[in-house]
Amino acid sequence: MLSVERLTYAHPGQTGSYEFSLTAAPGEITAISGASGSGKSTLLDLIAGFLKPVAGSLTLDGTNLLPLPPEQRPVSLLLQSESLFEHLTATRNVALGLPPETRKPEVSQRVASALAEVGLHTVGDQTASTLSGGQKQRVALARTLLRDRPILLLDEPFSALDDETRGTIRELVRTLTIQHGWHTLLVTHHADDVEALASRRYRLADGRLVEG
Ligand SMILES: Nc1ncnc2c1ncn2[C@@H]1O[C@H](COP(=O)(O)OP(=O)(O)OP(=O)(O)O)[C@@H](O)[C@H]1O
Repeated sequence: MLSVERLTYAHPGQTGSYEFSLTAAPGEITAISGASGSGKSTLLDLIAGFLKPVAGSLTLDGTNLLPLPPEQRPVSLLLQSESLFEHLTATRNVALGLPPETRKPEVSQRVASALAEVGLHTVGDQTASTLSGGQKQRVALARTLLRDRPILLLDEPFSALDDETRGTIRELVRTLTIQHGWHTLLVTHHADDVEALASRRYRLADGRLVEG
């Protein structure tokens, strides 16, 4: 279980402060909605370790995550604009999810299997710049698979996609979350994303999360 308890933060120069509390279960998608500027990205940044809270706790199955720097947190992040290197092939982009010391045969085998799992076994040699928006999100998900971190943070990951692609990528996120037992937090403005995916819902307003 991912547990955020009274995690408190104030941006420098801002008057109000945030106090976040939520729980997220493995194999489930927890949706977080709220008006623009309500603090959704701030919450994800605290969980990912990019911001330091002044009080509160953040634990995964009882382990305190707060002392860990971002690169050691059990967290993957997927954003709206896919964070791919456009000039590299899909295969190379996915391989970046593996530690640099991984041996070559293992890299090839694991990347091929991750690309197959997201339904992209045919585009491994194409550069990212030649892929569609949906294919790029699949490549980013394949990289996430290789990292296989138990917390997946999604910040408006479907926004740039057309309706049909959106549906298939949504399904893929749901399937991967269940299969890998990820604690997936989905930040979205779209009620239909929440409806389609969320097991648990929170709304962020006035610096607090309210369930339901
Ligand atoms: N580094 C910063 N320094 C000062 N204020 C910041 C900083 N980052 C964000 N803020 C402010 O904190 C508030 C919350 O920002 P945040 O990006 O978390 O909101 P959001 O809900 O993710 O918004 P959106 O839906 O538009 O992405 C905003 O008023 C923003 O201007």
